[in-house]
Amino acid sequence: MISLQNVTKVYNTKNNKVTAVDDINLTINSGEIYGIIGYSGAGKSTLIRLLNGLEKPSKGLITVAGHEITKAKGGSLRKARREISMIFQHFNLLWSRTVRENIAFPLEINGVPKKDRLKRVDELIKLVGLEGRENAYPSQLSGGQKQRVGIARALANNPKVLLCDEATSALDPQTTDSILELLVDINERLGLTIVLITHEMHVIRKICHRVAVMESGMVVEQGEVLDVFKKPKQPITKRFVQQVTEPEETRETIQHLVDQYPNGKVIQLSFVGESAEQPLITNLIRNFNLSVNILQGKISQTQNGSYGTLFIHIDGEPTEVEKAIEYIEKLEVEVEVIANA
Ligand SMILES: Nc1ncnc2c1ncn2[C@@H]1O[C@H](COP(=O)(O)OP(=O)(O)OP(=O)(O)O)[C@@H](O)[C@H]1O
Repeated sequence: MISLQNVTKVYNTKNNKVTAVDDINLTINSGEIYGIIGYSGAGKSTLIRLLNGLEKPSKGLITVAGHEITKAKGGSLRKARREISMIFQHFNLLWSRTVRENIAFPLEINGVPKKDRLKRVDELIKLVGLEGRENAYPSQLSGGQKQRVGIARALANNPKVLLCDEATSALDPQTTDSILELLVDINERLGLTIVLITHEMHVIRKICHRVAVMESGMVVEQGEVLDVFKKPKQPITKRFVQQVTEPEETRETIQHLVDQYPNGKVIQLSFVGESAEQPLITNLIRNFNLSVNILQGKISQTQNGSYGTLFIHIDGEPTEVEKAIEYIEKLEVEVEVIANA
């Protein structure tokens, strides 16, 4: 559905050149929810502007929904843009128009007759769950409702691709979840390809099938979300994964526990999919002459399956401890010794 080949974007500023996007190669499949994560300045916004043709790359080729965006101009660019829609962090609604009029706006621009417009707006209001708020103005809506209007408006002309630019960053956690659920629902019901950029790993965990990690304009790592959670390779990816699996207080708690246990080892186990369903702790206690203490655990769901982390303290003869670790490794469970307590 989307392909980028050796795409580079250089901005020429007064004093120097800034390479915002640096030789990116990506393929995004039809019907996929694809996440692009990076810290501020990584080049995410530039990349998304390249995808909808708002910017031209300095080098490389971009194809979206069969349109070669890089070469499209005038009428053909407008046609391509109709198939690529976008939602924004700050919603970008028209404040003097009601919900209904905001959603109708792209249909008006597209020359859709009034009768068809009204019918389509009704469908969209139902799809995003805004029944009863049709005649409200944006200033009378909550953040979540405003983003629902943004989504309905973006879907009005039946796009093939929806680009989401930090679409939940201005929302509280609960509202974020409801908007993410709506995006998954739309992806499943309409088969829409969704590309989202974010700096929050829980957004990736919750709804994306695949993810690309951006740093200094480059994609430094990409893959299935569950694989990236299981085995993050780059230091930046490890930091993003920790946002979800190990909140700050977990590290503090673990350090406290390490200090508390004078003997044995504190280890972190990471489980993925089926490996999360084995009676690992029972087997450890049965098969080895060890004492096992569960310190902290968490299971998260991703679009491709479950992912869990468990911190345990094991104590016993050093050879028995080593044998136990070898046993766990054979079960395809990632083991990291946090500290020799
Ligand atoms: N129009 C521009 N002219 C010059 N430099 C730019 C322009 N737009 C972006 N940049 C630079 O390109 C780099 C990438 O910026 P970009 O906005 O794409 O990153 P980002 O990951 O989206 O960050 P943020 O989330 O803060 O927007 C930054 O160094 C930025 O200063």
